[in-house]
Order: sequence, then structure tokens, then C-alpha cells
Amino acid sequence: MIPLSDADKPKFVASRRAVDFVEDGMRVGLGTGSTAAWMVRCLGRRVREEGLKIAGVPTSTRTAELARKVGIAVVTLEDAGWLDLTIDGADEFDRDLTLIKGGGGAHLQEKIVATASDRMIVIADPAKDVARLGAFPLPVEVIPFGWQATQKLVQRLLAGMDVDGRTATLRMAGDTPFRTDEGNYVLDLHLGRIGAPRDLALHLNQIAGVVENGLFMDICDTVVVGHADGTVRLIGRAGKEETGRIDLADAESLIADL
Ligand SMILES: O=C(CO)[C@H](O)[C@H](O)COP(=O)(O)O
Repeated sequence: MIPLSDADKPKFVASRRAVDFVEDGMRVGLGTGSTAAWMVRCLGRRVREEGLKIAGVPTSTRTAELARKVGIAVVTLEDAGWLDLTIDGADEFDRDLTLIKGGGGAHLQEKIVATASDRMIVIADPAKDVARLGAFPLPVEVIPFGWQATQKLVQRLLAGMDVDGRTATLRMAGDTPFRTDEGNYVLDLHLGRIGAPRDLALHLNQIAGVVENGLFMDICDTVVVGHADGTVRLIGRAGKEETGRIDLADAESLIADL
């Protein structure tokens, strides 16, 4: 048996705690990324071992593949109509539970799915907890047509915003531009610090060619932070906190899915 890596421990701990919120009959949004992949494995185990009946709406083709592999019934958002809960990772979260998402380039589907849910739970490791957003580059999905013009308009906007950095770089996948599941491009905005996230998000989405930005405001209800020693911290709105503990040995049967 391969041991759980140090990097995976917090991801497993947060995921294992978060799937306790899933109940029989729920329609659940399934996030994207390495942390969300642990959540999908934990949820798959509940489906297989407890007979939990859920419909999962994946936020990417990657997540859809994994969900099917672990035994979760996959449906589209169209089929589900509305969701009870979405569980997803994040690149950063702050005290207001505002998020930066899109490190995996799936933030458009993730935002649609999360906002079509009664509740969003974010699973994270402690490194994602920041006093101020912006060290992680902010992903902005753009239409490929005329993307250089969109990039110029984004950089012009940044000149008047409360941020430290002002460059917008095209995300690459090797020698070619990275493409989202919708076939779009991603500009990564290197801002260093985002002083007024709401202002920035609203202005970005006004630019022709911008499809969606990776700032999630007033969407996340709870962040579950996993720690490598098995402790888990739940942060709710208005700073409400709760702690707990997850048995790391519980990850063993899931390692085979890796
Ligand atoms: O927004 C995302 C994908 O678009 C991910 O949730 C985010 O990038 C976090 O990923 P990871 O759990 O691998 O750190």
C-alpha cells in the first residue's frame, strides 16, 4: 500500500469531513482539482459502501470521469435543475469567504454549478487561507476571438484598480494556449494583492470577450480546512468556527483509486 503523501493528507481530511454533509437523495455539485478529486473518492466510497443515493453534477470532464469510475451517478445540471450542495476546492479564500478559483481552468462551470446550489462548501488546505487575496494569479476565461484585444482591455482596467501587479498572461499548455472545457482561453492576472475584489470582478465581467473571472463572492457558505495531522476546522459565515478530527487511516481504502 502506497502511504498517503504529506501533500494529500490535508486534502483527504477536508474532503472526508465535507462529505458528511451529503445526505440521501441530494443533487450534489462536484468540483474540480486535486482536493475535489479526494472529495469525489470519499463520496464514491459512501455510495458503494453505504448505498448512498445521490446525483452528481461534475464541473469538468476530468471530474465526470472520476465520478463515474468511483460509482457516482452523473447527471447534467440541466437534468438536475437545481442542486442541494456543491463541494469544491479553491486557490485562495479570505475572512469573508471570498475565493479565487480557476487554477484548474474550470471556474466557469464551477461558478455556474455553485450558484445553482443551495449551499457551497469549499475544501482546502491551510495554505489557501489568506489575509488578502491576490498572491495566486486570478484566472479570467476569455473567448479566443480577439483575445489580445481583450488582454489589452483587461490590463487597461487593471491600471485603475486597487491591485499591486498589472500583468495578464495567456495560460499555456505546452506550446499551445490552454483550452477550457468550453474551448476558451484563460488569462492569468498577476495582481499580488486585490484591494477591492467586488469592484474588480464587476468591472472584469463588463469587458467584451471576458466570459467569467475566478472571484467567487457571496457564494461559499463554509470552508473546511484539513490539516496533515488529521485536525479539521470548519469556518462559516460571520467567522463561526468548529473543529474536529479525522482518522487518516480511513484514507487507506481510497489510495487504491489513485
Ligand atoms: O478552481 C479550481 C479548478 O478550476 C480548483 O478548485 C482550484 O484550482 C484548487 O485546486 P487544488 O485543489 O488542486 O489546489
